[in-house]
Amino acid sequence: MSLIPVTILTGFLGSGKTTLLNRILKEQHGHKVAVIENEFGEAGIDNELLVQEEGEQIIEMNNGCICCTVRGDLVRILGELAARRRNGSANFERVIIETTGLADPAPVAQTFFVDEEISQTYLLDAIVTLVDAKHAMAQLDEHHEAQEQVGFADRILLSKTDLVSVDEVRALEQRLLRMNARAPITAAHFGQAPIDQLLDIRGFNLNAILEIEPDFLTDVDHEHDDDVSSLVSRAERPFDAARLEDFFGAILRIYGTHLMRYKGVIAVAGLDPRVVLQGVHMLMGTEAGSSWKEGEPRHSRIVFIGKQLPRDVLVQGLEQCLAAAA
Ligand SMILES: Nc1nc2c(ncn2[C@@H]2O[C@H](COP(=O)(O)OP(=O)(O)OP(=O)(O)O)[C@@H](O)[C@H]2O)c(=O)[nH]1
Repeated sequence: MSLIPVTILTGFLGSGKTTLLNRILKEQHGHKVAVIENEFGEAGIDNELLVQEEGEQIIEMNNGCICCTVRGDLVRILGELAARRRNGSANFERVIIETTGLADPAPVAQTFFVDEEISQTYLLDAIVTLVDAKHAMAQLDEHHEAQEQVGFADRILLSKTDLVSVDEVRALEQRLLRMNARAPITAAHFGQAPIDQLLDIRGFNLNAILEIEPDFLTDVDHEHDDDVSSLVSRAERPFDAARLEDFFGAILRIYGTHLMRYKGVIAVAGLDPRVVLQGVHMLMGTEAGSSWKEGEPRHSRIVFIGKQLPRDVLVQGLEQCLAAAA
């Protein structure tokens, strides 16, 4: 049996991985894809944001970062998927793994070479890295993980080029090229990139990696920023839209630099659809999500990931934004 190709989709927090994945899942390209989705923080939001067609496999891994604590889970899930494929209960031809924005892709890639069963079933096709044109310069300065994601990329896709000037894009491309001359760089506006540049590209070349990182297969240590943490806020009562807007306006002004990523699925009083809120530092957006189902509890969840998170301010502030009890 031929090996099952695997694409590792990586990129720093908020760089557009889920947006790209959604595009791949929606497009009629004839590829049957199983998705493994890893999120930082105990409450997965991305899973709610992904479109799921009938028969697609989307598996969530939320108990930690895929590159360290949940690597055992990854091996187990890949093993189970392969077994289900063999016995006909799952129908897919390839796997895409979306890592957390804080994952170092090296240990994830390593899994496909060091675990015997996995390496006999799967083939690491490529590491595709999203780079957020608006925030990448600062992220690359500050975060080792962002550098590793670029360094290991077989393809680099630039998101959010619409938010910066042509000169800024050029300067970023130069920097990325200096960090990784192997990976072609293309722009991907809201995940728009030709599918044949992403899948089946046989981009991952172990020999090339071993030249850059001779310890790739044996090195199990990798670093994380210790002061990055996550906070999940839950609410069972709907929010008041105006209060919530004022609150986010205020915390972004004061703590925007600390808030590396935040996203929420929110119930707002008087509104039928869920409100999906997303942001990276000062840049925040909201959009209408799916409608709540009849009788479904309208519970909200907001996840924050950041440095020195102002926990009390966030928890108490959000509490103040709830609509008055009916
Ligand atoms: N302006 C602009 N916004 C984009 C683009 N691509 C993605 N976004 C927005 O950026 C935000 C983050 O996108 P996601 O796809 O959720 O990013 P992600 O990498 O999956 O985020 P994490 O998994 O939390 O790390 C969303 O609000 C997207 O709509 C783009 O090309 N331009």
